[in-house]
Amino acid sequence: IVGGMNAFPAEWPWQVSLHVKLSTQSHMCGGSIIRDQWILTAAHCTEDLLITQVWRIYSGILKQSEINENTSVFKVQEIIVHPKYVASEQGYDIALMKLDRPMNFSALQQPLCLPSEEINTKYDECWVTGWGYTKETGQIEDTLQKVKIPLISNEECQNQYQDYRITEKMLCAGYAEGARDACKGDSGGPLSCKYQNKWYLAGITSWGEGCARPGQPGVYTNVAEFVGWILENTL
Ligand SMILES: COC(=O)Nc1ccc2c(c1)CCCCCCC[C@H](NC(=O)/C=C/c1cc(Cl)ccc1-n1cnnn1)c1nc-2c(Cl)[nH]1
Repeated sequence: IVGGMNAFPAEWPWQVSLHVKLSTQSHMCGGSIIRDQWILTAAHCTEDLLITQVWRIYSGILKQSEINENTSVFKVQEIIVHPKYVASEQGYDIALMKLDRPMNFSALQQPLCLPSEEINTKYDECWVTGWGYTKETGQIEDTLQKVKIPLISNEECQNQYQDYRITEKMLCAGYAEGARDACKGDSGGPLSCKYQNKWYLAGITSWGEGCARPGQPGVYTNVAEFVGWILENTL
């Protein structure tokens, strides 16, 4: 997250850190708790890593340094990648991970709401969160970062990304002057938007041209367009 600040404990209880354990273990991507046994993340996070056994999912943490052999960890039973996913810039950047066991919800770990179709235009505010870099050449942050970012219209976003096709299944967010954005290591995590005092998973952090550059907003998977797919696949 570029231009953000430290989050507080239990402020974003649906945010999880997806780790991969090969010879060493490290943070790969963010994710969001949507049900007691289901995490939503980006399809590009699971590319070349569809073997469920390598994944370790950490919930209820604020700091990466809280992770040790005693930290509660979930393993992955199943990974479902959207069948139309090819690459982030072409959309459908969405995947489900089924946990090896149901999660007990608490103040520190609980789901956020899936959006309904028409809610996208009514949000009061949106925040992107993650342990990603705070600048293009950076490193994974210890403390979860948060930054408030306004949604922008797909028309305006398309004007800023003339080499790409910004579809209705994407959502864009950013400031004209840049300076605040998601960055490397944040992908798969939530773009959380508040409406009438409830938080909704409006977007999944997907891609952008650099981090926090002027006129280069962040592009997110438009979760409202995939609620049907999510429900069909999490029965
Ligand atoms: C110590 O552990 C680590 O350092 N881990 C570790 C550290 C870093 C990374 C990994 C692991 C995952 C790499 C593969 C999967 C994921 C590959 C793509 C992924 N993209 C993003 O997270 C955000 C993209 C992004 C999204 C928006 Cl909305 C706007 C601008 C964006 N950016 C444009 N340029 N940079 N960001 C990424 N993630 C990383 C990189 Cl490197 N790139």
